[in-house]
Amino acid sequence: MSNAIEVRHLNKYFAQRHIVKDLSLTIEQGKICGFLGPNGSGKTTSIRMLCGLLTPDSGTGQCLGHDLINNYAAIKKQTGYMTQHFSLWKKLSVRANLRFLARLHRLTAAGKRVDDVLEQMGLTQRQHQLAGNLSGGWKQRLALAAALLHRPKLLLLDEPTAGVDPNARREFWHILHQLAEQGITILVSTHYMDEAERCHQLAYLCWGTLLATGDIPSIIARQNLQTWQVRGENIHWLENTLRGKPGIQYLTRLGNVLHVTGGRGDVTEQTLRWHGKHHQFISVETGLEDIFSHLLNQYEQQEVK
Ligand SMILES: Nc1ncnc2c1ncn2[C@@H]1O[C@H](COP(=O)(O)OP(=O)(O)OP(=O)(O)O)[C@@H](O)[C@H]1O
Repeated sequence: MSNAIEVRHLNKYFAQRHIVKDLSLTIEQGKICGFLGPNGSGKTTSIRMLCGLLTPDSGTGQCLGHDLINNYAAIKKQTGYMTQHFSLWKKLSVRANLRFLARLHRLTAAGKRVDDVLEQMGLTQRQHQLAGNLSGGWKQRLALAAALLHRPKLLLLDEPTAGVDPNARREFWHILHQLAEQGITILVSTHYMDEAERCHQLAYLCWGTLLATGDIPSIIARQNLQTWQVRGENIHWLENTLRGKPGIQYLTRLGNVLHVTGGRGDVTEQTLRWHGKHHQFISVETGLEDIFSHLLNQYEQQEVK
């Protein structure tokens, strides 16, 4: 399996600010990589460097076999980029939007190509609807259709499902998996943990620094955290009682269930047994949200030192 993206030590500055710091990232062809991290961490900037819209200040690499610095035009041609605030022509129909873009791309057999992406995105029934009248979920699909018109091998999607309802997001992700199965590589930024869990691989960027990359089980295992799921009466009381106690790092409430996380081998379990005498608890896998909070805390502590 070849790598669609293989970049090393990319750096980007805006004025004096170091926005992307030494970014090294590898993504295999046909895989979906989730790009996560707090707002303003440099995800969009990184995406723009990968598709040749921004030149890195230093670093090397290739996308789709083309050199990132010397051959960015070839990368651009084979990449579909869906921006955070994608624009469509509200007063044109779905089909007319795509026809117009196909013309901009100078695509041959544009009518057939538009038919194909309409079909692929499940938009055929809505092709004559005005784009401005589509719901959020259908607008995202139209934006994805637009990004796919020129048959890209790489898709860079910047928060494509922000503000979209869960059902539409699920359908959108079903399409992403179909595209990956066809060999299209996808880098998608998101703040949703359920979406992160749907990815083959994750990259977690924090204030320009890549803190973790790899598949989910290996990212979780590397952090050496242990989590207990706790049930019982007065869970709210237990949550408040445990806060700040020895071995307690993260407390996450999910309705009437409390997740308690601490370092592996730490005194978390003893603390829990002491305070939660009347509660039931079982060991569960640590959630991604806690893993990312942990990475962020560790990073901020190091920065303070
Ligand atoms: N063209 C620019 N000129 C100057 N500063 C910029 C420019 N583009 C982005 N920045 C700054 O770089 C930092 C990283 O921005 P970026 O949009 O890459 O982060 P992000 O992780 O994608 O954020 P979000 O999750 O909010 O979309 C921010 O502080 C932003 O203000």
